[in-house]
Amino acid sequence: MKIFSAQQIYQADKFTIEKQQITSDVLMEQAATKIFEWIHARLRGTSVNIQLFCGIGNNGGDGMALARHLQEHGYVITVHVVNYSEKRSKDFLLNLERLKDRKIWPNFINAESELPEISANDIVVDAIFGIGLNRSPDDWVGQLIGHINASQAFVLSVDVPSGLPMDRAPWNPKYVIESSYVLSFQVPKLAFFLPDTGVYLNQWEILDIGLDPEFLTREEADYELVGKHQIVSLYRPRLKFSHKGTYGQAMIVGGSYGKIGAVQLASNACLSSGAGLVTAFVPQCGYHSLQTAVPELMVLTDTDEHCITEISMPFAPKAVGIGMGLGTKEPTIKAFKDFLKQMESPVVVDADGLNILAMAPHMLKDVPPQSIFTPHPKELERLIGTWTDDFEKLEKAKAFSISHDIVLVIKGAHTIVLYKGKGYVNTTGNPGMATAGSGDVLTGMVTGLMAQGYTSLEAAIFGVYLHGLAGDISASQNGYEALKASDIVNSIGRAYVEILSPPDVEEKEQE
Ligand SMILES: NC(=O)C1=CN([C@@H]2O[C@H](COP(=O)(O)OP(=O)(O)OC[C@H]3O[C@@H](n4cnc5c(N)ncnc54)[C@H](OP(=O)(O)O)[C@@H]3O)[C@@H](O)[C@H]2O)[C@@H](O)CC1
Ligand SMILES: Nc1ncnc2c1ncn2[C@@H]1O[C@H](COP(=O)(O)OP(=O)(O)O)[C@@H](O)[C@H]1O
Ligand SMILES: [K+]
Repeated sequence: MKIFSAQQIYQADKFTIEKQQITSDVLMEQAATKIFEWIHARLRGTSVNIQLFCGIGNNGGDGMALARHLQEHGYVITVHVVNYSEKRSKDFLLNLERLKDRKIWPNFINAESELPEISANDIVVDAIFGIGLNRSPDDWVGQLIGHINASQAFVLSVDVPSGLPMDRAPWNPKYVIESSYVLSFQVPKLAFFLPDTGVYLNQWEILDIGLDPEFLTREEADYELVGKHQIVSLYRPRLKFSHKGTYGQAMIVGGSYGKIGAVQLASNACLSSGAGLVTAFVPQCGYHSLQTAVPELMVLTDTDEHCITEISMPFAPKAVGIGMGLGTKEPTIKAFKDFLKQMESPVVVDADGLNILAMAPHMLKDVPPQSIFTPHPKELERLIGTWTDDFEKLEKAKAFSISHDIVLVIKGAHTIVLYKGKGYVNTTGNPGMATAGSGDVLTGMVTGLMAQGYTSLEAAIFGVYLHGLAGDISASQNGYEALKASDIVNSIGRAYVEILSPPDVEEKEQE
């Protein structure tokens, strides 16, 4: 599913109005009707107090139109207008009039007003600001937002949590609605998936408000949300007359004294993701444990007991994953440098491989084109420098990925794969995966997919999704806290099965 910028959403709006020859209030009415139907399907007339907080722009207009529908269906409502500007939008005014025609007189709130009482049992509809927010809310509006957040009421946000900017971190983190549920129009918003801004919403759902399909199909988006639908189309089925050679030789290079487990996790994940043959290359201290723990694995060792000093490959692997547990000792750095020089096909670089590149950026020129980097936030910072907010981080990361021709996997709650200026936002995974070694598992999986012939970009997008899904399957069985990286490996098989199972109703709708 495409993720559009606010600018593109305004364009979609304009295009729809012109092509379908409708007035803008028709779109607002469609949006409000969809929200009303969503609420009505759940409440079915329950007598709960619904407090609507509406701004004076089109987000507020949506709220006013929704209030009318709720009132017509007998709901108990209180409508507040948060009067933060004299510049009221045309469709807000139209819906204010329609409300007044029905004898509903909103309560106008301004800087001098007392804050209305909100009970924890109320439902708050948050329609103060939408995607038009372009500066910090005034202090009194921020305080009203804080008051709503403190109420413990269920907060349903219209389109976006009010106060959440679409292209930067909030000016004041306290001046943003903490939303229980966001009903967002037509397309997901990038801010929902980034750590600085995604924290303001608990759940979200997209409502189709009838923006024109021609525009939605034609318009290119900088970011895409990756769901099962996209993943199934990347999947490469195994062939009946195939053999292990068909699925490639993969190599996992890493480990140092005390950190051989990282290689074990990556190698196991590489095997479970479907590589034909997997060889690990480790210092001698890793030999016995790997041979014992993973019988399917072949093991080559360095001449050194404790760290890697020279990476010799007696065959040309189809894919190499390197860096987990590697360490950054001088001889290892030299070995890594020589390895990069000798490689011509893309490699997957993780952990200390990335740390070495951050320490010695001149080595970046030796990284084969279309290689994959899988940094966690700290490793990313070492590579690209600090950032002021997530949006700047993404811009810097994009520039880095383009200038070095790298598929950059920015790991996190919603991992984002960047390549050639485009971002792919993952939708699987859970906080149980915030545990030692889960990144090593990802590197092994991505390497295993490359060995099977997936391109770098496909391997990254598919691998990240599959890894998160395997984590979700593990968590569904044992919860978050007990989840260990090796559980993720053990769930890879079920994750494949899940990807290939027919979509359920919800998944079909999202296609
Ligand atoms: N296609 C769609 O998806 C559809 C979208 N629709 C809805 O429209 C919403 C967008 O509406 P919107 O453009 O009127 O902006 P909104 O967020 O209501 O803000 C209002 C105005 O406030 C101002 N302002 C900004 N920051 C401020 C601040 N801190 N303090 C004070 N004022 C501030 C700024 O005006 P300015 O003063 O800068 O001229 C801004 O224009 C969208 O989220 C969705 O709910 C549907 O109706 C139909 C189809
Ligand atoms: N809160 C979370 N939600 C979803 N996925 C997560 C979360 N925290 C971590 N992960 C995933 O777990 C992995 C952690 O990687 P990393 O930090 O490199 O672990 P390690 O270095 O211990 O192997 C990444 O793939 C990341 O996306
Ligand atoms: K809102």
